[in-house]
Amino acid sequence: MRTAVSVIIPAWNEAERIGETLFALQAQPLGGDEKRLPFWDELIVVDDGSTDDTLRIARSFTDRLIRHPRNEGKGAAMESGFRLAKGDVILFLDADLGHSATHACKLLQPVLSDLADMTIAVFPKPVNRSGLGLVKRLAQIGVRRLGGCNVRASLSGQRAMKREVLERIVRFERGFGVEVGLTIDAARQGFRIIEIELPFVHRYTGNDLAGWLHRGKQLCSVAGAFWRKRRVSFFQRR
Ligand SMILES: O=c1ccn([C@@H]2O[C@H](COP(=O)(O)OP(=O)(O)O)[C@@H](O)[C@H]2O)c(=O)[nH]1
Ligand SMILES: O=C(O)[C@@H](COP(=O)(O)O)O[C@H]1O[C@H](CO)[C@@H](O)[C@H](O)[C@H]1O
Repeated sequence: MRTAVSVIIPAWNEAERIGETLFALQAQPLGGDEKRLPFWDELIVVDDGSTDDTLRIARSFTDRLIRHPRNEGKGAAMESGFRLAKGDVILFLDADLGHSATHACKLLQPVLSDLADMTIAVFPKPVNRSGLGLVKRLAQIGVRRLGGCNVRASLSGQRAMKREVLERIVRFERGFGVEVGLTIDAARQGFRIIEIELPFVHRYTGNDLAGWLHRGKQLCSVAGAFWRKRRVSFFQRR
């Protein structure tokens, strides 16, 4: 019997790119599939309180839609998607991958063939980096210390995992700390995590006010996730 795959895409004001991302996912069948069926069994979009056309655009690609009346944060959107998902394997993707979403199916193979419990996509090095890479570095150090594993792309939202991993995690972080939280929980429970380099492209964070606000929000969220993981490990030791 084929393992069912649910794709979950959290999306907040992504009208500019979500159409291209969803189109790429539909046009991407598993290799050799004569009926040209997509590689996933359900495609869930969680509109996290967008004020643009995200929901309307998503509706033309899937009827598995969740709408948060207000913006609740990336992790909250991922959790809502997971509560609805029926798949045995869950693939999370950001909404801004555009055409590069065609590479997403490559995250599935190691999980489907039980070589890993979770796969994480490593993006190519950005050509025009405008920040300092601070959040990324902090995330890597924190995950190493609290989860005991060396993950280069612990912030990456492109990841596939067995349903069991998500059922056993301690809690979903609400915001951008969600991925480091997931990685730490999975590593602490002995799940096998592997990283795969894939030529994904996303909207890079700029050197403007919006870009720095984004980095600030990410930093607070990631630091908060580490703080809560630290507390949990303290109580678990007692
Ligand atoms: O409050 C939020 C913030 C972000 N996102 C979604 O989470 C994904 C990653 O967000 P973003 O691209 O801003 O983060 P980055 O890739 O820079 O870490 C995207 O699909 C966003 O639309 C969300 O659902 N709710
Ligand atoms: O891809 C990368 O090497 C870094 C670039 O970080 P900077 O924008 O140079 O701080 O991106 C990470 O940090 C960004 C900002 O905090 C996030 O938006 C990316 O998701 C994350 O990968």
